[in-house]
Amino acid sequence: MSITVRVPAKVNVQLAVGPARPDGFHDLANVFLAVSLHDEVTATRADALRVTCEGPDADRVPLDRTNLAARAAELLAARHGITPDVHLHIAKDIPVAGGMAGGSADGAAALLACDALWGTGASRAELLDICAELGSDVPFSLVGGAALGTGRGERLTEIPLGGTFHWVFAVADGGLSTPAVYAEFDRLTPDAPEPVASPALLDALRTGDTTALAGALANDLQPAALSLRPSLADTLAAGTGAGALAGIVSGSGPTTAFLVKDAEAAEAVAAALVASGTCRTARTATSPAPGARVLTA
Ligand SMILES: C[C@](O)(CO)[C@H](O)COP(=O)(O)OP(=O)(O)OC[C@H]1O[C@@H](n2ccc(N)nc2=O)[C@H](O)[C@@H]1O
Ligand SMILES: Nc1ncnc2c1ncn2[C@@H]1O[C@H](COP(=O)(O)OP(=O)(O)OP(=O)(O)O)[C@@H](O)[C@H]1O
Repeated sequence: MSITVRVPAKVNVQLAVGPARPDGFHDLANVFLAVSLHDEVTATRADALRVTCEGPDADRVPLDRTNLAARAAELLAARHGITPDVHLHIAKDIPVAGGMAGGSADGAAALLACDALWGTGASRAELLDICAELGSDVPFSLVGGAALGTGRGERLTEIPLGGTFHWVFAVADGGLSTPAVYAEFDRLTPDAPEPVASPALLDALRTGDTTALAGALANDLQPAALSLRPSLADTLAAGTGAGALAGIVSGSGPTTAFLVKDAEAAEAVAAALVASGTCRTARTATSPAPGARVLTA
């Protein structure tokens, strides 16, 4: 028997970052939106824990126990006193190390898939707890939709959404290390204020107002990502120059996200971004998208 779970990528429409905490993490006001780029994780009974991966970026995904999908299986198994003998196959479409929570998505998906395969019957609260242990972005991958993440981003409050938003993602060559981007933020921002969610942005999400959302997009990690990868400024200029309503670095980057008015504009902006030569490829997507969910039972 196999269980397949489909799980979305995310974009951070607001990422407000406070000062570094004693534990090294940063308190956030992190407004997540799930977008329609997906990975699928299939769990099958096996003699031992094994991870395989297919997709354009598969060679950049670790297949050892550091893979978040493998760690999810181990954590769930340990809590329920079983051995994590499972083959986890990742069909990867989310850009790797791109600030779109691809690894986090696979962690959430593997957790749900193993829970169904093993019949562990973990409660939603237990699943969310394990997600938070796996990483700050992982709980949102389970939940999907739109949510405000506080603490280090793991404490979620759902945000109702009033409409569909259209996006273009410019995928850069290579990745950016999340800890390196936070460290650069610390260097650039010695007196960061406490992070607060923007009422204008939350209103734009609730009413589904694309123009208002475009005016409210904000990412405190963007100067740090641009400092480490100055060429991202060219990508942002190419996207807005091609008619995007706004452009922003996605999370810790280096993927850049462009909000556009409709599907037709998305195709035009994606083509212009590719033609500009400022990115490796461009992908169109919509939000919201549902969180991790089982496809086969
Ligand atoms: C940039 C974002 O993707 C925005 O959603 C997240 O904040 C990062 O989430 P993530 O990749 O799940 O991060 P984790 O695996 O929890 O942490 C990786 C590293 O990122 C930094 N980190 C992460 C989250 C946070 N609130 N403060 C941090 O300083 C820390 O250096 C940490 O060691
Ligand atoms: N299942 C996985 N898929 C991709 N990368 C993984 C996975 N598990 C662990 N990793 C490691 O995590 C690193 C970051 O990859 P990931 O795609 O999660 O980055 P990201 O999109 O920047 O994440 P985030 O937005 O949460 O900061 C990779 O370089 C890789 O070494």
